[in-house]
Amino acid sequence: MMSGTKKRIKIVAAFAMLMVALLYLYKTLVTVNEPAVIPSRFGSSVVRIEEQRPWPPTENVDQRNLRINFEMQNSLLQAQRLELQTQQLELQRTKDQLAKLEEQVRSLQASTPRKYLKVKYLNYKNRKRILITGGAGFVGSHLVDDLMIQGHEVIVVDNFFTGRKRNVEHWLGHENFELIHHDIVNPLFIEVDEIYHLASPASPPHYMYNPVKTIKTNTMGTINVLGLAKRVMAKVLIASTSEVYGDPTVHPQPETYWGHVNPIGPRACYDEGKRVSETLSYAYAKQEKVQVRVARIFNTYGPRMHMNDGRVVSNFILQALRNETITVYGNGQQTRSFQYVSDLVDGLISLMASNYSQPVNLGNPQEQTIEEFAKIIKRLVGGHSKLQQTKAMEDDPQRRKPDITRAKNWLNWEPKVPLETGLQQTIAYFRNELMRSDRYQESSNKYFESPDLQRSLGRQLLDTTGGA
Ligand SMILES: O=C(O)[C@H]1O[C@H](OP(=O)(O)OP(=O)(O)OC[C@H]2O[C@@H](n3ccc(=O)[nH]c3=O)[C@H](O)[C@@H]2O)[C@H](O)[C@@H](O)[C@@H]1O
Repeated sequence: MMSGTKKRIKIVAAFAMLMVALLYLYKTLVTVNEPAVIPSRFGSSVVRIEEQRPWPPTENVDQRNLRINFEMQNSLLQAQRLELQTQQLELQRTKDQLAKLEEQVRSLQASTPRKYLKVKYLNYKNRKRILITGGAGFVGSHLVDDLMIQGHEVIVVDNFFTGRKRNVEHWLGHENFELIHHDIVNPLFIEVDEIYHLASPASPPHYMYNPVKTIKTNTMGTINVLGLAKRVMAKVLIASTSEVYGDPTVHPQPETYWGHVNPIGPRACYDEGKRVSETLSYAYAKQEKVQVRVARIFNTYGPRMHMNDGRVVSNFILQALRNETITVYGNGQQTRSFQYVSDLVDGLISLMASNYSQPVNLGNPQEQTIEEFAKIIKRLVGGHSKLQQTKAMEDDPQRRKPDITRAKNWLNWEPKVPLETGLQQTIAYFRNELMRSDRYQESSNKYFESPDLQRSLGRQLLDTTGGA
């Protein structure tokens, strides 16, 4: 009986163990075949993979090195980002400090009385309001100085095509001085007693650069000036030129000579522009009773000529100072007569004050060939520049010398400054300009080479490209 019961128990136990084994086997099979579910970084969707990956993943040496390298690069990048942010903050701080300093400098400048050249006191009756178009240019700025020193109120109008603020900055803020940025091709409404109309490029490369603008300035600009003179009954002096004689067939040139101009040549924009300017002046004088003065200005030189003026005086002096080849256009046998700028300014003021309304030559009758002139400059500057003949200029006037009998008779004027004295002054000016531009170049080079700037430029590059 007992052995029968034991036997039944054994059978039940064996059956139970079999069931457990079968259950385990089933579970294992289900787990292996079922796809794994892992969260996706794209929100709620899931990615199913068909095979179970071993974990932790096994990597070979290359993969390991790659991973380590990647981790190192990544931490380097993080460090650089941090440094960049720090530097950006620093830059902002420096910019803020700079803005504060600039503000302080401005308020200091405003509170410090500026030093001006001494000006004469003129009473209300004798003081004139004088407009100078092109007053920030080479000749204009010297005229400004003289009229200011005489005690007049001076208004400069300039479009700064060839004029420079620098030429008149020493008068900025003076109670008798005003600077207006305006192109005289457009009308101007202003109350004045006298007008010197000097606005126009005068150097051949400058006026040939934009011939249409040169014609407009000398025609529309002159009409605007004469119209203004008519409205306010101002006396007006027109700056004409020796170029109205073209390539002259009469020598020296008196004002009665009608000239020899090529009306369609490269210089025509200036030559014909100035001839129309003269014609307009006498038309307004006849028809509208405007008081006009016409100065025919011959080659003029002196300090404040532009470094890129392109005319012979500045070209030769700069070439000699830099020990470069002195470029003589053509065979160098063409002639010119050079007057120093202070003589011209005296002549302009005398002409304006005179009762003489016909054109007057203002120039120095001392004539030389361009080759001789090059040798004079080389001797005065020193150095070891060589003279070289290059291509001749088209329509270049071959002989030029003013007949100044009219100026002597009617204005009691003649030039006083000898050529070498004037050239010494001009050479000293250009020597100084060269040093100034070298200093400027040096400091800007230093600035651009500085590691700070490089870093900040690099940063800006990163900022604009959205890099890093
Ligand atoms: O200086 C001035 O006041 C005059 O200058 C220019 O007339 P231009 O005489 O041709 O002036 P430059 O360009 O200085 O030329 C003078 C001579 O030197 C020559 N030259 C110029 C530059 C140069 O590098 N080398 C050279 O041999 C020219 O061919 C020309 O024969 C203007 O056209 C005039 O209106 C102005 O009154």
